[in-house]
Amino acid sequence: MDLHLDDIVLTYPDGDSTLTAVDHVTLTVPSGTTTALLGPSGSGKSSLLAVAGGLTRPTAGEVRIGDTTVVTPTTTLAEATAMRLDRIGIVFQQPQLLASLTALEQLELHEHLRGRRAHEGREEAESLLAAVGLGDQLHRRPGDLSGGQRQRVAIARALMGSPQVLLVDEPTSALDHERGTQIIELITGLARENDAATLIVSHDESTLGSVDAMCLLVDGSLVPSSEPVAPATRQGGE
Ligand SMILES: Nc1ncnc2c1ncn2[C@@H]1O[C@H](COP(=O)(O)OP(=O)(O)OP(=O)(O)O)[C@@H](O)[C@H]1O
Repeated sequence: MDLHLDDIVLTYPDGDSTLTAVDHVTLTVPSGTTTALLGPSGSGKSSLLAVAGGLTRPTAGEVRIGDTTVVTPTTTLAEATAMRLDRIGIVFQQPQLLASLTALEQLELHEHLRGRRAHEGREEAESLLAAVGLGDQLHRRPGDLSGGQRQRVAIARALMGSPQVLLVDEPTSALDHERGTQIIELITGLARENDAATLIVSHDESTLGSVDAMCLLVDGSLVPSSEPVAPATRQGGE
């Protein structure tokens, strides 16, 4: 199902006035495709991603998945949490893994939080860890994995339960160019296979050759000429 951000506004209190972090953004990410959201520091990328994932309520506008409205200015915390567990996978800038759990257990814990018994998700967890190239590292803890491998565990965890939407915040900031490019290629491939509408926040355009579209956010607004365009490296291809 497609992800729709409809006329999203997000303001934060700023002394006696307000700061507009997201300013009337409208964006659609089609199912099975990946859109990268670029922009300078402070342009509102993480704020927009937080609204898309129901982590922050918008001041105005709404988020829809397919025909279903999932986030509005009046969505409650409980509604947003239930919606997120049901429909959305999130990969944060830092993998946010628990030091004492193995790669497999990180994914099983996620299933437990979604209300399933841990072992019910074991087969899916093993298959996702294999899909991210960690089929032989199932029983390793984060301390025994590289930065890129930890980020792969976080990506596999976000895909548990086949979410309709995958949101990814700066997944490559701790990685070198080659590993960063590989992680983005992995995400775009998995988004396609899993039919997930995927939005990736990034600073680094050079790693984004495999994404389907790119948007530029400046001062909270989408720059009109950048509204989803295919990345330069793929123009004329395929
Ligand atoms: N919780 C908050 N309270 C007040 N202002 C905030 C809050 N979070 C973000 N802001 C402000 O909103 C604006 C957008 O911030 P945001 O983190 O979304 O930008 P960004 O593009 O993700 O930046 P970066 O690339 O540095 O992570 C900035 O001016 C920031 O200072």
